[in-house]
Amino acid sequence: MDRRIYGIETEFGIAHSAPDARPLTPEEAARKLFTPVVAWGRSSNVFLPNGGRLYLDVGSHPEYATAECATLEDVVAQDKAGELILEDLRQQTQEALAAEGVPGQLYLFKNNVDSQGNSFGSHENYMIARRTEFARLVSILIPFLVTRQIMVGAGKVHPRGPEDFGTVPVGPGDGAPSYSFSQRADHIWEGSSSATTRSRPLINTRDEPHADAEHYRRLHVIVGDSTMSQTTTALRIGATDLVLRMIEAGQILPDRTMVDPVRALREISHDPTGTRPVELADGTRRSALDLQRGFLDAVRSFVDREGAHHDRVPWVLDLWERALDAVARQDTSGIDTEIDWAIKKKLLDGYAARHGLDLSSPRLAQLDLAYHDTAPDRGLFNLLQRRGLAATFVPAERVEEAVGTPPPTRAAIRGRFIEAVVASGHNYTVDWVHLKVNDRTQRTVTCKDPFATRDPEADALVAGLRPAAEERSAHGDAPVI
Ligand SMILES: Nc1ncnc2c1ncn2[C@@H]1O[C@H](COP(=O)(O)OP(=O)(O)OP(=O)(O)O)[C@@H](O)[C@H]1O
Ligand SMILES: [Mg+2]
Repeated sequence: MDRRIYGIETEFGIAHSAPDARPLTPEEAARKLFTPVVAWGRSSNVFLPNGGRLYLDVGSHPEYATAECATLEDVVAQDKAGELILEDLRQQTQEALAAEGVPGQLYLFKNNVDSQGNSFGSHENYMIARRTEFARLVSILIPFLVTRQIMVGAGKVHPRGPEDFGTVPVGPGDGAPSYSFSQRADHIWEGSSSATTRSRPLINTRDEPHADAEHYRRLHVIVGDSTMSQTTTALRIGATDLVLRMIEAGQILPDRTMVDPVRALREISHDPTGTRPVELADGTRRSALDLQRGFLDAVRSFVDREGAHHDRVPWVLDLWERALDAVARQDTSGIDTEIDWAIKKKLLDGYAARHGLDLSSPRLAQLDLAYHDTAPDRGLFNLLQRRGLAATFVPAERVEEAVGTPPPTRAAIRGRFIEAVVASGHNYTVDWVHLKVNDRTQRTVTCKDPFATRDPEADALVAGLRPAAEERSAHGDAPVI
């Protein structure tokens, strides 16, 4: 498919610290964080005027799902806008706590592991064609997903070497401190399945297309790390899209099925050289670098033959190649403003050298965490970006705009509806496909085409809500989030 819908769902970590008092539990902090959301949308599970979704399930990980995006620029902008939206809530909550006399600091982290070793995700969604044989697509994609972490991992410090989480050990660790490519790799337990929690797979196969099911399917990739860097996010989505495009076109590719993809995922994450061979089903052994170079070469020839389907394709191919070269040469200087694991590594190495520390130091683990802090004045990634030490993919204004403006897809229809219905004060029900006002008429509009930016029925629904919205705003009753 030349045009595709992408969306990223991000779960955030939350923590409250109060050295001289009982800190809020993560559950208490998360509930408090959602107070303004509930006041605005009468629920802790809302769709936003930018078309995205913000919700708090049971537990304590606020989740933001971007609206449907059709370009890399939009998905990066909408993803970063999610950080701004949550950070704004954090600041409001911090002020509310102070006003109530509750001491302490509230933190939000866009990372994938908490201090107890629980993992939370950053899920990617790609619209794919129903006619593509799903089993073939998954079998080609899994070796790509297992190895792409050497370019798009977020990096993680392990003060006592690789930890063991459950059934698939990383290998005989000697306890020496280490740095892995990925945060999430140690927490994946299956290749593909329909479960997301207990037996966490790389790909979730639950079939919920959020579109015309006859023509489309939604591929739900749950193996990825949350990426802070805009350029890393763009490469993560851009390279995966190119591989999908090639698979969908029916390109014949060598079979790279791995004997044990989950074990390979962990071993590759913990091998900074990228050269450790993993066992393939055909009896050969290949390294992550080798496999990634194979995918990159295949994509390049495919693009040479078929043409680029958007104007950032050369950018994606260039950064992909530079990331692989950096691992091969063990020299990150060519990517250390663009790729999260390398940006973070440079920060950690610099700090360790200045203070005579190594990766076993708790201060370095602290820096690792602080890299993912959403606060503009505390978050180390945010500080690096402000100092020009982390590249951007879209201008800051575009991210700010994305906080309240949907991308030009079905999200635009939803965004207009949300604005109008919230302003009108009516009860309503929304999901990715449906818009409904719970009034006497019980009108439901179904939007099955995620590329459509207008829908006459939705327009009529919105027009019908205007009088009530205008009346309420004249009385100053319109809620704000
Ligand atoms: N047709 C589509 N194709 C691909 N992605 C889509 C499509 N429609 C919506 N999306 C994206 O899918 C994501 C859905 O997020 P949501 O959190 O609701 O997912 P979910 O399926 O409930 O997953 P989970 O329950 O695991 O959180 C959003 O990012 C959205 O933009
Ligand atoms: Mg979700």
